[in-house]
Amino acid sequence: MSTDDLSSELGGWGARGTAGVSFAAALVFREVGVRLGGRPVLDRFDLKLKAGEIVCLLGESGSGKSTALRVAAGIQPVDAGEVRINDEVVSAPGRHVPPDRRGIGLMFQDFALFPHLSVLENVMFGLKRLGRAGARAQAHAALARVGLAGREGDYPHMLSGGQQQRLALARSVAPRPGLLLLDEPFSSLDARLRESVRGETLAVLRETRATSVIVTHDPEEAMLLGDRVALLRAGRIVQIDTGAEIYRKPVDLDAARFFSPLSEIESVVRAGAAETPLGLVPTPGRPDGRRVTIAIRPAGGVDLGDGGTGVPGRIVSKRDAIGEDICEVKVEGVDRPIAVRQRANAAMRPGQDVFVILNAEHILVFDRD
Ligand SMILES: Nc1ncnc2c1ncn2[C@@H]1O[C@H](COP(=O)(O)OP(=O)(O)OP(=O)(O)O)[C@@H](O)[C@H]1O
Repeated sequence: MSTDDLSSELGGWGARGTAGVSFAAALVFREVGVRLGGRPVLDRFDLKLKAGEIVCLLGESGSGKSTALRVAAGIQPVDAGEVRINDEVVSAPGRHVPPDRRGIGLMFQDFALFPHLSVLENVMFGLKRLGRAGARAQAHAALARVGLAGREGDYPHMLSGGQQQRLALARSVAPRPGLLLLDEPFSSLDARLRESVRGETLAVLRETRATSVIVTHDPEEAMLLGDRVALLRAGRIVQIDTGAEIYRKPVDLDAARFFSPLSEIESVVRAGAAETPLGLVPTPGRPDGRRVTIAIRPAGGVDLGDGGTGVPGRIVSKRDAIGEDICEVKVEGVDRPIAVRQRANAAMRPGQDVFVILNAEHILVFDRD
């Protein structure tokens, strides 16, 4: 029997380069509390994942992302609350289902591959229940899916960083877990590789349809990968929504700052608008006298023109990003230069006078009181 025949008999793993389907699990954290070193690390942490959903946990270093993942994995016990996978309570004070009884796949940033096992054996390790022939067939198919066919006999140190990441992915999805937990899975890859491996990983996650939790501190990564993004701060979720919605309507100034640097201008509401040196910003629903911070993102918050509309400014610095310029523009009445990211334009030079045009719909307004 060929590998493909065997794998389709086992349920279709990779028969035509497809990843095979898991029975996706629902995951619920309810009021979970974890204390470490005498400090609360998760504090009444609530999160519900629907079966098949991909949620990214995003937050500053130390916000509790990895701890939440370790709790779901069964590596970290909880002091309060409960965690359920499907309808089973797997973590609660006094109750702790061990990791190997949770139906989960794990992938950590260092990949945790077994150095003394071959590529094939690394994947077969988690497939013992299938028996040797079944495990071998399923591992071959999983490796083919991630582009590692032909490398089965090599050892992890013989693979590049991107290949090691793909091996780790194959190993974690091959047993078809209902729940996949990934902790900074791309952090050891360089920027160029990260982009392509990220895309491939997302394709595999979508195909397997496993419910997935991905920890990252990179907002762009979270927006690209997550059906929803949960923003953590001090052991709690402060906002959860689609990445696009969190970017568009961050819950507060700190949440906004997390996604990009901001140029910030303080102002006061008068007759439904806040006056700034760049023009009026509408503030519907806010009463007169309310003190606000107007936050301008480098991308889209303002445009630079050469006359007609806008207020005068002067470019004080310019850096070339790939295909884009990052300019700093000094405007009379604004303390610090405004950062502007826009399509590369060789005509824009430091020292040049420009007109700065506010895009009111891309400006964020936050209460200051
Ligand atoms: N074993 C431990 N003992 C004491 N404190 C700990 C322990 N493990 C983690 N912490 C603390 O718990 C907090 C949250 O850690 P966690 O690793 O969950 O954060 P994180 O958001 O994943 O951060 P990072 O992005 O840096 O990995 C940190 O302040 C950390 O110092």
